[in-house]
Amino acid sequence: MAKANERKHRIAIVGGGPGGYEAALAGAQLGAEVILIERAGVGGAAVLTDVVPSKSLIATASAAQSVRDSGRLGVQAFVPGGDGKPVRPEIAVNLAAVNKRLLAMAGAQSVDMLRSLEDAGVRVVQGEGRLDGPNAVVISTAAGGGGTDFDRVEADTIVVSVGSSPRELDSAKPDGERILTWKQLYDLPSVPEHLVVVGSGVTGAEFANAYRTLGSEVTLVSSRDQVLPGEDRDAAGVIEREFTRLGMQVMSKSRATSVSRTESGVLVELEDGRTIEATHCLMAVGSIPNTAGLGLAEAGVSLTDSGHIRVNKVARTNVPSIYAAGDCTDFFPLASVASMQGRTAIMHALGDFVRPIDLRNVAANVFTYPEIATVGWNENSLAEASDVAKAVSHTIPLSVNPRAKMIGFTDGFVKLFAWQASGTVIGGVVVAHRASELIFPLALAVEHRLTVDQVASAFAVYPSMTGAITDAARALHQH
Ligand SMILES: Cc1cc2nc3c(=O)[nH]c(=O)nc-3n(C[C@H](O)[C@H](O)[C@H](O)COP(=O)(O)OP(=O)(O)OC[C@H]3O[C@@H](n4cnc5c(N)ncnc54)[C@H](O)[C@@H]3O)c2cc1C
Ligand SMILES: NC(=O)c1ccc[n+]([C@@H]2O[C@H](COP(=O)([O-])OP(=O)(O)OC[C@H]3O[C@@H](n4cnc5c(N)ncnc54)[C@H](O)[C@@H]3O)[C@@H](O)[C@H]2O)c1
Repeated sequence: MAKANERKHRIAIVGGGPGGYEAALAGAQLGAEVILIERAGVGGAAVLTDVVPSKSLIATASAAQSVRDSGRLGVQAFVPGGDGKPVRPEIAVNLAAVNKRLLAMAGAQSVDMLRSLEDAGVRVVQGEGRLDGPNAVVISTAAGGGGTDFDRVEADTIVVSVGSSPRELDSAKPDGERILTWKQLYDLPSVPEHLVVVGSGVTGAEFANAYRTLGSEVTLVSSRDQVLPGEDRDAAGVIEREFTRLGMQVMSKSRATSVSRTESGVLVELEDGRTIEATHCLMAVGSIPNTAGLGLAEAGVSLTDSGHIRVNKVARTNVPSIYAAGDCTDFFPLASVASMQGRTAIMHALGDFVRPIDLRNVAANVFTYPEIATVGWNENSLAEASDVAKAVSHTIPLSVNPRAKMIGFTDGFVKLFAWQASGTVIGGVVVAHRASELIFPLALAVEHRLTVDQVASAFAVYPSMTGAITDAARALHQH
């Protein structure tokens, strides 16, 4: 906290997504003078176009799936037909109403966040920020020299948190109507008849699953041999089986070379010469950081070849007065990581207590149906470290979990990793309905280095899915 006669520490933040928002709140909390420059809306892409809309759409898809699955539990919905025989009603999704709901929710959340910043004393300026050396930011009406500069602020600390944008292929340019990025999906007036999703990373897999459940025919073009290449192989296997069970066409080892408009929709050409005709195409081929034209290199900031800002575990760049947070850095592109980096950056800059960010302990979730939640070490990282330390793992399939059987969600498992010598829990994978709500006990165990016996000695409710976590921990007890 600044004393009455001390000049306040001045912080300028460029970008108001989770990274910039959290940095601004932390700065205000520690008594600094904070200005946040945002060109679109507070909350950033996370709130306005990416996390909030996609997870709300998935909530609708999940509700539709639950209605379909309820028959397995004996729930029957029917109306008497003309001949007196029961007729099963169809489930229809009003996508225009769904999109209206989720965009309104995203907008309202952005306004709430703006109010929180203003209440905390942060000055929020709408505009395009760019660095002018290591201690100043110029604010303009538009990017790339096409706008008018209307302010210049000097700062002791600058936080760059400008996020990223969808990667576009020259041969498959999004047009906002039929060839779409994930930001353009929410203008669709109705559920696409046939959607091709190019890219089977987390973004592609989540949308392919959601639109299939909402009623689209879906073809998933995956350049790899399995969907979700970055995830645990067993977990990705469960999801791929589920996709096939839902009637999705998964084209593995297929790279899209071009996507063009036809009279009635789109034509997707694959590297091996095959083609797919559909009504719409979603391009989910990754992101690029929004770091071009920001004056970073001129200020001496070191970037990777892909244009990401290099930061250390306290989110500091190689220039002492400049920090960076979120998707524009070389850390994991997750909202939770962006927030943690934003807060850590400010705590470090203002000399408060900081814990360096350990990416190994980040909990993440893929919002497919079932979901995949992960934390800590995984099979790939353990294989790389196998000559240094030996790990053990145990998997409990949900088909043996009483609660999973009762509620009819048995596709999935709980997998636990521990060091063989000490029994310390080092990671876990949960594949289950709402796995995102089940991973936290494992995240606590990993963060606080609990042993499998400590996890096993905690009470899990009977019957519960978390019982599979204590069962896996018990199975790893060392004699
Ligand atoms: C479809 C999708 C779903 C996702 N779902 C999840 C999820 O469920 N959970 C999760 O943790 N993560 C998820 N992510 C990742 C998450 O969206 C990002 O990690 C998060 O948005 C990163 O936050 P950020 O602060 O770095 O950037 P952003 O949220 O992108 O915000 C950056 C802000 O900076 C502004 N900006 C850029 N340049 C300038 C400039 N020069 N001047 C002023 N302002 C500028 C932009 O307008 C933007 O508002 C998802 C991503 C996608 C694509
Ligand atoms: N639930 C969540 O938390 C969530 C959701 C979405 C995104 N994210 C974050 O965003 C990150 C990026 O995910 P993403 O899926 O957007 O990008 P990604 O880069 O992980 O995946 C893109 C995929 O597209 C494939 N691809 C590229 N060109 C192709 C082509 N021409 N034809 C076919 N396939 C092609 C790539 O091989 C890759 O597998 C994730 O790692 C995650 O951190 C998180």
